[in-house]
Amino acid sequence: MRRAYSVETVRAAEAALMQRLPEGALMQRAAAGLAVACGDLLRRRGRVYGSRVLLLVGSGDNGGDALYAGSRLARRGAGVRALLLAPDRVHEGGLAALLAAGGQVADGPDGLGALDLVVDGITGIGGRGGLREDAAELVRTVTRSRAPVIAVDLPSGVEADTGQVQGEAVRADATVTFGTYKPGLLIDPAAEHAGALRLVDIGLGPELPEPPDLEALQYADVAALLPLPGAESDKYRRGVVGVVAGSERYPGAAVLAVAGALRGGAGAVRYVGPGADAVIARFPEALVHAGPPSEAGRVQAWVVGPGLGDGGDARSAVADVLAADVPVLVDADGLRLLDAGTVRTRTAATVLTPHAGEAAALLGAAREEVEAGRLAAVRELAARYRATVLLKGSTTLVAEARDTPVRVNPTGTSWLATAGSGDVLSGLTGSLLAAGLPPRDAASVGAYLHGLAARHGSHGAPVSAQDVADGIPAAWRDVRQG
Ligand SMILES: NC(=O)C1=CN([C@@H]2O[C@H](COP(=O)(O)OP(=O)(O)OC[C@H]3O[C@@H](n4cnc5c(N)ncnc54)[C@H](OP(=O)(O)O)[C@@H]3O)[C@@H](O)[C@H]2O)[C@@H](O)CC1
Ligand SMILES: [K+]
Repeated sequence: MRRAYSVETVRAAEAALMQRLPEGALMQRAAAGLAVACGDLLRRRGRVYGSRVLLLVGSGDNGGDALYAGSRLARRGAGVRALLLAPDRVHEGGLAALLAAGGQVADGPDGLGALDLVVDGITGIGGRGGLREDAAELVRTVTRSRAPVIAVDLPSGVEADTGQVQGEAVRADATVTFGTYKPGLLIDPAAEHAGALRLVDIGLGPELPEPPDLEALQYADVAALLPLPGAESDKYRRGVVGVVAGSERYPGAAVLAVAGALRGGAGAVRYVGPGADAVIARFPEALVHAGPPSEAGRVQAWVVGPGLGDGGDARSAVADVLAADVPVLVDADGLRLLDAGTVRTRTAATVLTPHAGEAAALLGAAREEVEAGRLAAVRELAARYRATVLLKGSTTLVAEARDTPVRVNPTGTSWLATAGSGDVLSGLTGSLLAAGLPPRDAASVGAYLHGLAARHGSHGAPVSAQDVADGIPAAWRDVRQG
């Protein structure tokens, strides 16, 4: 599990740890780890000795880390220059160490095209708001040069706590972060700026409280959560998932949601709606029903919404499903048709799976606002609807109304932005719910498998939603094999 903590918590943990250590010890640990990462990158491109490195040095400790790491590289024969954003407020010890090791102060960002590495030490967890103009201009110049960049702790310009990016921010090939991940390293849009992540252990672990603010499941975590049939499992014990999806106009949504549901671990899939012929033609193993969901027979979880349209039948089907005393996942058209008061007062779990536009409508906010502040939006939705909310995006987020860590999905791929892929996700996640996973686990495991399935279906080429559904079994095998 990757865990991330807010700046406030990191600062408190660092303060507690620093009390027990000699002054400057933490920065030396950070700089040592940073120098190793820089050395690795330089060796991959050639060698450390004789390489050309530029440090971008802000006036805080983030700049201090860069300077000490630069001094280590200079001692190994790299040509290291430091560009000081505020020469009168530079970290003095760091600058002295760099100069003593043979490094130099740079006059300006010239010769960027010939650099082997830029180390971004402008701001770390002390950065506030968008980068100031002088720093922003420097970042633009560096980005244009295409020089490889390693960010210190965070790419400068991103919000550590929220993943928001206001204006210019460094685009790093890799980010070397200290003590723990920060939310902004895992959540878009900031996460896109961070490149490959490397966590340096500075001894902070024992000082960090439980639970973290954010967590990202890894293979082993997902493997431990997958519902596996036991020896006595029959199809009913493995759970039946009911799917209410599709319409005369969108029969394909029914097929795709059922395709996802059949691969999610439930023992049987019961389809309810006008797409029964299309579903049966494709999946003869599905059970189908044409009347209202409440008369379709017992299920352990419902999925409602994909391709329903917004006719009167669709509205009453959503209301009918929400009246059931089993977990319900509401997606797509269902999100427009649900009654908020009914959702809030349900006793069984509700999972809502909006994309940014649907989330904005549910919140009465602008889509841009949701996209820029995804973490706040998913928490607010979960609290307001007293539901588990899966906010889709390149980094999908899952939040609960309870104060548990928000989960961020690490397997997303931009190939998933394809018509119908959300239908597959809702069927898959509903199936995991029916198989008995708690809503937060069902949503985060669903998103994880769905992302992996898209990679399996894609192999670097565009995928269709059907390819994603077909990739789910390979994703399961992947996870189980670690
Ligand atoms: N604490 C520890 O134990 C350890 C901490 N470590 C390291 O310290 C880092 C935190 O250091 P920090 O607290 O000094 O803040 P930092 O990120 O350097 O930024 C502050 C500077 O940036 C400036 N600035 C602010 N906003 C700005 C903007 N928008 N645009 C431009 N400039 C802006 C601000 O200027 P001011 O507002 O003062 O004028 C101030 O000078 C942390 O990320 C990690 O790398 C490691 O060594 C491990 C041990
Ligand atoms: K930085």
